[in-house]
Amino acid sequence: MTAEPSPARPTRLGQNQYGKAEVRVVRVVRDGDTHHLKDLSVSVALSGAMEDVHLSGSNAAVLTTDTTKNTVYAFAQKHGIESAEGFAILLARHFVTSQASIHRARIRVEQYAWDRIGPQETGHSFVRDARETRTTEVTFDGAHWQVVSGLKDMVVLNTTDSEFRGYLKDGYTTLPETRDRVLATEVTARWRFSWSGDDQPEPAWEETYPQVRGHLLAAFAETYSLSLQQTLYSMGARVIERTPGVDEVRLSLPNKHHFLVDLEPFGLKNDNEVYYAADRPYGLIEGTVLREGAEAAIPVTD
Ligand SMILES: O=c1[nH]c(=O)c2[nH]c(=O)[nH]c2[nH]1
Repeated sequence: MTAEPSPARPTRLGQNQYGKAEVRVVRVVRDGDTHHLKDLSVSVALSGAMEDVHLSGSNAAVLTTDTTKNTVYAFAQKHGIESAEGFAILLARHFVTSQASIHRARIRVEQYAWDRIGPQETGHSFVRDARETRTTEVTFDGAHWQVVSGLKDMVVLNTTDSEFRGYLKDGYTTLPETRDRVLATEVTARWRFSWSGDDQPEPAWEETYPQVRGHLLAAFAETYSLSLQQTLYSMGARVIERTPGVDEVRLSLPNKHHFLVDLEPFGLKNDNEVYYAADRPYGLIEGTVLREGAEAAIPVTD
């Protein structure tokens, strides 16, 4: 087998990237007896002048994935982890500016939350908070930055204030209209910051996350829903309206259907009290909300 590209071979190299995925790093800051914890999974994806490694087998342009993993740990020690976004920016800048062959870095971070064990806090005891996972994706090509932060696995439910009726009906429609249903979903949200470069001060990453999370929850709770699509729009719009540094929000909302159980065979009434929480299939409602004038940049599929 030859590693040489053959002129006769009708192929060429398309998009490619490489790096270490899911580097688990836990950083402890010891402030006397009060300790602080950041728990991340970091995925590095690099691209650039990588034709040779694919076509001729020369590794001369390759910063090894092992090195990228080591860099994550070394940077956690040297720079600390103030925020997922700030840490990802440091890594992206380092990879792109330190090696001529690397033209673009994409750093994805998942952050897992830990709460202090109370009420008598030891200062060093934590319980994993399984509410949701915080995410960020930072991309840098040497000139432009893009920061898309988000969350996933945030499960929410309204026991009323949700209707669904007035939809198209054809020969296959059996769904009964409802003026009062349970509305539940597992939110995946991504929001793109307008921040695009080192000439602007970085947004307050740590403050923004709980604010955006709060807006998503408040909009879900306060919207009298005529459809999950309408709820999606209110959630995204509330984030854009109240977060000046965010231009785009993309939401993926599976409709976690709750069906009323028919209890008549047992001589029982079911006045919106007992539901079957269905697993699948589920409706999947997805959409982007943009600030007026902003261009969509968050990928529709991942
Ligand atoms: O909020 C909803 N949107 C839909 O598009 C839809 N379709 C469906 O069967 N149930 C629902 N609910």
